[in-house]
Amino acid sequence: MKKQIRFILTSVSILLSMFCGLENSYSLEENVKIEECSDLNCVRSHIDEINKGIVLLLAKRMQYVVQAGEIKLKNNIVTAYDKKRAELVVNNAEEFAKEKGLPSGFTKEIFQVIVDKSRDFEQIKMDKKSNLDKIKTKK
Ligand SMILES: O=C(O)C(=O)C[C@]1(C(=O)O)C=C[C@@H](O)C=C1
Repeated sequence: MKKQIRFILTSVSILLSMFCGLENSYSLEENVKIEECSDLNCVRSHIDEINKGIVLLLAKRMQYVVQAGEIKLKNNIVTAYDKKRAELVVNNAEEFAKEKGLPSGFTKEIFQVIVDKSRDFEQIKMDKKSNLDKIKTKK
């Protein structure tokens, strides 16, 4: 009987470790190919270039966010925040990042900030635009 229990416990722990290991089954190296560097300067210059790319993409993204706000105003929506969409954006990014081998939670946290700050900027732009439009219609 004791042997049976030990067997069951061992099997369960093996299955659990296999299951938990699934999350790390995508390795970064397999997914995203990079150039090998032999010194720190080389690595840092690649990181600097990537940082510029990230900023450029964020600037592009923000322009679309502002457009979203303009479209909302045209449809008489005055609030930038869309809970359902904001959650979907964050969860999609996290899922994709996991497939690419990034550590769990890393992307979720970053995208939560991106989506929150984007919403705030969008709201400011929307408020300004609707106030301007009000002034224009009064004239
Ligand atoms: O999709 C929208 O409606 C947007 O305004 C864009 C965005 C985003 O940053 O992705 C920003 C604010 C909303 O809460 C949801 C999503």
